[in-house]
Amino acid sequence: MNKPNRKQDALNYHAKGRPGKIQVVPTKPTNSQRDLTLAYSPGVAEPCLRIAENVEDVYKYTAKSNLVAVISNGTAVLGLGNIGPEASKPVMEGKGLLFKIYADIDVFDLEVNAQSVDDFVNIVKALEPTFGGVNLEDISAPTCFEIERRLKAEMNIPVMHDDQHGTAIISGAALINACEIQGKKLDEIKLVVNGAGAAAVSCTKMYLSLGVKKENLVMFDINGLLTPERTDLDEIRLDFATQRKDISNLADAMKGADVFVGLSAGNVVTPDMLISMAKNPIVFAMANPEPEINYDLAIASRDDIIMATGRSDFPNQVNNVLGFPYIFRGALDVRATAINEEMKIAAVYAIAEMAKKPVPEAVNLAYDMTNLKFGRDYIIPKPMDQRLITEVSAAVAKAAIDSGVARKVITDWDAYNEELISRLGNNNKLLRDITNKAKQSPKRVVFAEADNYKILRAAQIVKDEKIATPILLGNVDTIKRIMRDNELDLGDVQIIDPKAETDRSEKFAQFLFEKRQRRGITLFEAKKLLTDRSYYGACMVQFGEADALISGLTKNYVSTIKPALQIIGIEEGISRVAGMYLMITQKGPFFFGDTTVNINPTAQELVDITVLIEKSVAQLNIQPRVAILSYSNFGSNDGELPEKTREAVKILHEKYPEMIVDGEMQANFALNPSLLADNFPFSTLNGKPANTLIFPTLEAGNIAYKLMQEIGGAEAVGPILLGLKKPVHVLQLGSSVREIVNMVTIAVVDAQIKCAKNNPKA
Ligand SMILES: NC(=O)C1=CN([C@@H]2O[C@H](COP(=O)(O)OP(=O)(O)OC[C@H]3O[C@@H](n4cnc5c(N)ncnc54)[C@H](OP(=O)(O)O)[C@@H]3O)[C@@H](O)[C@H]2O)C=CC1
Ligand SMILES: CC(=O)C(=O)O
Ligand SMILES: [Mg+2]
Repeated sequence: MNKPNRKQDALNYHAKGRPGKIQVVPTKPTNSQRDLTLAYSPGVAEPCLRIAENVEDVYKYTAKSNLVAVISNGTAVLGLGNIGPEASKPVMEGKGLLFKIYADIDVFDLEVNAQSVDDFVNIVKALEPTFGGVNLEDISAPTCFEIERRLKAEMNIPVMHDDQHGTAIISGAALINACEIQGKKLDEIKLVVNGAGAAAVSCTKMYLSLGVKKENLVMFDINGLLTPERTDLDEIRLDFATQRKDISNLADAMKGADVFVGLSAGNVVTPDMLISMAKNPIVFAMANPEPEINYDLAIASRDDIIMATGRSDFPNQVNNVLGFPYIFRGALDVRATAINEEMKIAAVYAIAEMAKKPVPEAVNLAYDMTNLKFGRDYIIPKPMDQRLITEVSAAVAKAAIDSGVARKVITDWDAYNEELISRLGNNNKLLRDITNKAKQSPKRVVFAEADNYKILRAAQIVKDEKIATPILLGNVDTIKRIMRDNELDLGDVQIIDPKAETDRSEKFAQFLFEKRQRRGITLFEAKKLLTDRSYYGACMVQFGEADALISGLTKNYVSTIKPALQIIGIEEGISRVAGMYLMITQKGPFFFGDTTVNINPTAQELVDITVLIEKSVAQLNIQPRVAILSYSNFGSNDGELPEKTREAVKILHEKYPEMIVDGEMQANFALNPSLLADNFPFSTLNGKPANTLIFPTLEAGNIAYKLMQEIGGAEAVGPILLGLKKPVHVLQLGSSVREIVNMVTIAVVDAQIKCAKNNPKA
């Protein structure tokens, strides 16, 4: 926040439009008079009476179970000091916002005029009926310790002072990982803690419980080193007083120290102090908004440092935002009576472990990074990593159950996982199921365009995630250079340059020649074609040297699909190939076809396409409900397009009576069962919406899926090429890394299905 325009931006952000950052939104329909009689008098009396009979029913009929109070008296707001309750409100609204966006927890922020322990405790205690939990925030030490102690003892809902425990959990996880990277042992590190307030005391207690030795640490407050001789210290701080006599100030303490933890005020540490630290030092300068030492200054002071701050604009943000949303989520979901040590420790290890797992591409994109991975600049997960909710909340909930403070028990952890994910509004369950299926039997996938960064990045992800074993085609030096430049590590991955290959190319060329010699291809031309990586990759799949081919990122569709058709060919009993998109939408998955290959199919061709797509949807364990789309409903319009779709439906009904299919119909009738039932009660599609939409032309299908992507916010997975004997999948020109990974996953599952079909006993 040191740049003037940033300061103005921050003020504008808060003042613009509706002032502040939070509003209250109704969760029930309020559209009619009936809705309002249910929501308020007289209807509301019913839940009131139920709760009066059984107070636990408050969790059933009100928002209590998902409502947290963020409460402050404004006495230690960030590192800005005692600036009062009103001035603390932007921070508390900010915490509310973070609770909501990261863990779907609703918050009332309460800024109270209460300085004494008694006043504060009395106010908060009186709020117990309203809230499912209490997050104490930015209350200065030492009052905060007594306030928290009393509230925990006197209340029956979880209470946590976030500056103490949230910070302790995150920085504990960061310390474990930083020590691992720097080759230091927790029970040997020499630690300097600057600050002796709420956060510093609690963090230090956490480090001790993680293995740090008390005799190896020193602590400072604003008046200097904590020593037993000081008469101004309370018992809590005296507990951290050092016996060391060789230190008179912070600069002395930093000499030879392994770790510095700052939870004090901005700019109190100098580069010289960092230079005097031991080899491979760890510096957590966590004061907000200004850290104890500026990030760039610290990094410039020495090469072997691990540096973290509490800020979001530098690597390694050690900030309690990684903890409080998920800790409360887990606690609320099991209706815990407290947040105990077991739950905190579970959160520490969940966060520390998560940092070692491969980072999802969405996180790289969110931070404009290409390859975040565990190391000096990535010691803990990034706040926008959506895996935090499943990893941390589930660990906390489990620890609450195991330690006996849960009033509700979770038994189906998979279902809980799904619930957590859908809280963030992106429940791609089908895609996750497909990914899990791919992981059960990973296949060898050859990437035709491996001299491309996005392809290599996707190859890295599918290898790390154990979805597939990549085989890379392209110039070996170029591929290795791109991997090196982007710190990709694909281990002993097979890299093949078709232009340099001899034996295998010879075999492939001979095969191509034999297959196509009566279609005008000479052996010389076949050899030349084999230097094209789409031909080469298709031959690898044909000869069983790979299980699937991924191609097309940089080429047009036709020139990518042609080699596959020539070399691998179409499945027995099928007259054509077709393309399908899996559309992941807010309303669940839908399948669109043909969006890729057949430009203006005839009625019979539409039937062929429908049969192919219907079968593929069924292979994903989804009951296909197919609508043949048009601009007409069951004969309401004449014209070439409605007539051909009508004819297709007639053939489908005759030849495939078991298939759930109907049409021709407009898209809204296909997707809205009551509209369909009201107007066309005879439709065989009645009851549920269609999930498989067959378009009359390629143009219609292509336009529809792109509109869904751009306006409807749907994720499009595809084009999934259907009807080839062996799996070849063609990327859209310019696909993102995520889209490539999705296609590889689909290709692996396709290979599994085709492999099982070809070797039924395998
Ligand atoms: N990154 C994160 O997630 C978090 C960061 N913080 C940051 O940590 C800092 C402290 O917060 P919190 O513990 O809640 O506040 P407190 O007011 O409870 O504690 C502040 C402590 O810092 C000491 N202090 C102030 N200035 C100096 C200085 N120049 N040298 C040494 N010690 C100093 C104070 O000393 P004395 O006791 O003598 O007054 C006090 O012990 C804030 O900057 C806050 O933003 C806090 C929570 C989370
Ligand atoms: C992050 C936080 O809670 C603080 O700086 O106070
Ligand atoms: Mg705080």
